[in-house]
Amino acid sequence: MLRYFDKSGSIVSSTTLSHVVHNISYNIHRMAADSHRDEQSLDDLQQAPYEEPQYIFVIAGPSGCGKSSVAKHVAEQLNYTFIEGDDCHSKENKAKMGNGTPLTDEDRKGWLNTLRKEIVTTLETAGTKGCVVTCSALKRQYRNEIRKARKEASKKAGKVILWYIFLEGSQDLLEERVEERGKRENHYMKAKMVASQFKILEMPDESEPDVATIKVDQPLDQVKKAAVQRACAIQDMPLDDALIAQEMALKARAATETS
Ligand SMILES: Nc1ncnc2c1ncn2[C@@H]1O[C@H](COP(=O)(O)OP(=O)(O)O)[C@@H](O)[C@H]1O
Ligand SMILES: O=C(O)[C@H](O)[C@@H](O)[C@H](O)[C@H](O)COP(=O)(O)O
Repeated sequence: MLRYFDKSGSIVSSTTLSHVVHNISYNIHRMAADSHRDEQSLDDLQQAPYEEPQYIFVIAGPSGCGKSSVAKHVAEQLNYTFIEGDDCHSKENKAKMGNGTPLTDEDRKGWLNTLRKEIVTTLETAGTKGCVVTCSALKRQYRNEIRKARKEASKKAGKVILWYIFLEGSQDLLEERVEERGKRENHYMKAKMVASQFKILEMPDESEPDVATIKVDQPLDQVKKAAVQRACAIQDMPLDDALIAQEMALKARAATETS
């Protein structure tokens, strides 16, 4: 991956070396084909220029783990579109959570559907290189719902890679952070709701190889930095490896769904 930084150290642009090499060789090939137009068929042009993939980074974890703070930072650093998952909740869902009632699977169905569509629409919008999304994604089945965005968006947008960055912290720590946040801003999610999220939380394991985990019992700046590093490392992975991880997650999904 080639990156260009401004004076403050922020990434201003990035591209993969293989992308550059591919397009140089494509252009050389095309010039050669142009000069021998009579002898060469259009088939000689082989493939169209290699498109860089688009990325979906889903920053996940229970309330208070730092999803919004971290996702905004990663989106800024990569110059990707930021999507706040909470904005996709219905008024009813927000009122329910605000009243201290945990959501059910059924309540979350519509939310995940709206969020997935928002991701797909964003990627299909010209000029967007990728998006960074917040979503608690507490259960494997919820993560699977969002994983479907990759294939849906690929139909129009080209190659799409989806990766979870899961922020991991203890219940006590997150309750404390939600409590503190509640003193500073008016947020519908109250600290006592964190316990209900931990009750249903299914931490991703090695059967979901498209998940990177970061511990949040460290200062926010360090978590942000680690998340940007993870996102950059994922983008630096050979495309085949990234896609294999995706396919493994999808296959594991198929296995659990049929069992
Ligand atoms: N690593 C951290 N260290 C200290 N405070 C944090 C950390 N991560 C998040 N916070 C604080 O905790 C609160 C919850 O963070 P937020 O980004 O809103 O989390 P989420 O979107 O997951 O609910 C905010 O007030 C934020 O400033
Ligand atoms: O699945 C759920 O229980 C909710 O959707 C949950 O994810 C909620 O929306 C956020 O946790 C609240 O917002 P914060 O995460 O920003 O606190």
